[in-house]
Amino acid sequence: MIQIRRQLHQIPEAGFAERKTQQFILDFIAELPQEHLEVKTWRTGVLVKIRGLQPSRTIGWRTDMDGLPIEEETGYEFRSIHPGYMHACGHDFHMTIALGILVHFAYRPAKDHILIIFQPAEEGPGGALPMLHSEEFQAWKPDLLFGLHIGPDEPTGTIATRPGILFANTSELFINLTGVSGHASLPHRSRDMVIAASQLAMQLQTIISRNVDPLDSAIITLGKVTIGTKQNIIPGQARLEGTIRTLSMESMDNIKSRIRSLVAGIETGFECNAQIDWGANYCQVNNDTDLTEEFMEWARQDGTVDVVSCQEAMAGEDFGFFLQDIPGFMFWLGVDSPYGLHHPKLAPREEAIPTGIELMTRYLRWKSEQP
Ligand SMILES: CC(=O)N[C@@H](CCC[C@H](N)C(=O)O)C(=O)O
Repeated sequence: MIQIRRQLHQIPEAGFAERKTQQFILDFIAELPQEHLEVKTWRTGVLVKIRGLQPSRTIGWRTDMDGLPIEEETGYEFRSIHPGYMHACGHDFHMTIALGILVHFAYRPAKDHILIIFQPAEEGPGGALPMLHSEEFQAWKPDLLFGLHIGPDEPTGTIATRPGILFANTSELFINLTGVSGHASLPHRSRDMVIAASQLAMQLQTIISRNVDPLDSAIITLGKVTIGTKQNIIPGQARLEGTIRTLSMESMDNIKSRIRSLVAGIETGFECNAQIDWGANYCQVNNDTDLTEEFMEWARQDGTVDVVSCQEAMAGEDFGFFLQDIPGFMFWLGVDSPYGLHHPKLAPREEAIPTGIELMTRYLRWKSEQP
């Protein structure tokens, strides 16, 4: 399975462009015993049903598939062969673990149906919600659904999760500012978007420090600001790109309202036009309380991993859309990387792969035997 992970690591692709990845998964499935398998594709995703022996329900396991626009700096022999793209959020690990679970149940089916879901576009624009609503998914909709995310901060041999909210609400944020460009020596005839965008970037942070209850976590991060072409041209265009994270929807609405007000102020103050686009919005990952508590207790009894009760994280995950409709949970799988998620040197430890596969095949089999 480690070789499989390395092969997947080499071919990271953007959301809804995971064509090589999809083909890799389909080729892998074609090599397995087909007796109990049914396979469907949905856009660049794949759904695999392993028919149960005496099924009374379907238990789902979900992995994401896409990579990130990051130039890899790991120095691995098996580094990405797609320039400017990297599996920097562990989706190569997630897919490998899903394939490992699939191999296990293809040879030895569970009592219930097991559905393995390969979902595209988690990093954006979001594959979970349209997949959930698709005919293909609805026809095989699982009764329970589980998933994991690699946890760089956790040691290997550890899992971490919590009942209730695990991951935040997210909204992307795109702001276009349009002023008037001009000669560097004639600022009074221009409307300089360097100054407007800089002011706005600073003002946005005051929303967090002055409009959000300090006990209610929220984040505004600008990950990309694009302005200008040359050092002696006043630029008339700027684009700010970022993300908003909150633990409550009320905070998200409040922050968006404050962003609208501040952007309107920038328009007046700097005599420019502004357009806001909220991009993709993900709902929080809300773990089912009973199932999560039961799983944590089961894993403690299983005794093969350390089980940590963790805090909420301000990461986003469109898995949250599935959990709005289907009871289940997500957990962190410790991979002990010195570099975090979305870092060009992310280096998860591969011994976490068999840990994840073995733990979850045992759990899914146990769960399928419960009334
Ligand atoms: C686990 C993880 O890193 N997820 C991403 C999800 C992206 C959400 C969306 N595209 C946004 O940026 O708001 C994350 O950045 O947390």
